[in-house]
Amino acid sequence: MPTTPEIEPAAAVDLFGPRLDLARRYTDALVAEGETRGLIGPLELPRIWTRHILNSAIAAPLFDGSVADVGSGAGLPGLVLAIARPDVQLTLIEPMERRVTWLNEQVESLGLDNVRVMRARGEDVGLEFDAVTARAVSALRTLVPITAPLVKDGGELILLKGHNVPAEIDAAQKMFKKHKLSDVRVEVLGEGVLDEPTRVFRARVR
Ligand SMILES: C[S@@+](CC[C@H](N)C(=O)[O-])C[C@H]1O[C@@H](n2cnc3c(N)ncnc32)[C@H](O)[C@@H]1O
Repeated sequence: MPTTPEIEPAAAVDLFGPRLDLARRYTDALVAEGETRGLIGPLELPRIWTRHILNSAIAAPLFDGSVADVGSGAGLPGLVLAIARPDVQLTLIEPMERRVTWLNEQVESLGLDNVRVMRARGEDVGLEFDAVTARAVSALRTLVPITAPLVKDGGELILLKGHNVPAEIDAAQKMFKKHKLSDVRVEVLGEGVLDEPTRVFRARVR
């Protein structure tokens, strides 16, 4: 089973720096156990590195301070961000017990001291962060009411989205108003570098 390709895109080296080895170890663990533990579908296994790890890591430079990853699942993007950015404090929020167990195991085995894992639904957390992220959890209309209340006044939503983000934005306008989102924009990261660029929905919350 291919895991991390022998030839790294330069982006990976830039994004992980001296922690590239930790990113490889996390990827190898996901490939070894991700399917049997119900963390990742079998079709995703051959492209975990290119379509999941690097797609998450490319967003790492956008974050600062305290960050919550809502619906972290196998650790995407939260664990990848914690590896790439040891200066950022990550809180991984995930309601499913077996996924929380996996996340705690990875935090311990990779020796990540900038991560805490909470077993909870985003809407029940009641804490505030400088930025909140999520990936593949739900469409913006549903996701904004879960994530925006976790953002400090003046902080940011930085949500990793797919091709459909323009339609999601159209459908979520009422929620943007209700949750006081401003400066709404989409940034496309990694074009020409990644197999599939990462679309990032960003908004200020105040
Ligand atoms: C499709 S998975 C995506 C996991 C990961 N973010 C990724 O990109 O692979 C969605 C995850 O969101 C979690 N989830 C669903 N509703 C949630 C909520 N209200 N609050 C926090 N997590 C939630 C699920 O348990 C699941 O692990």
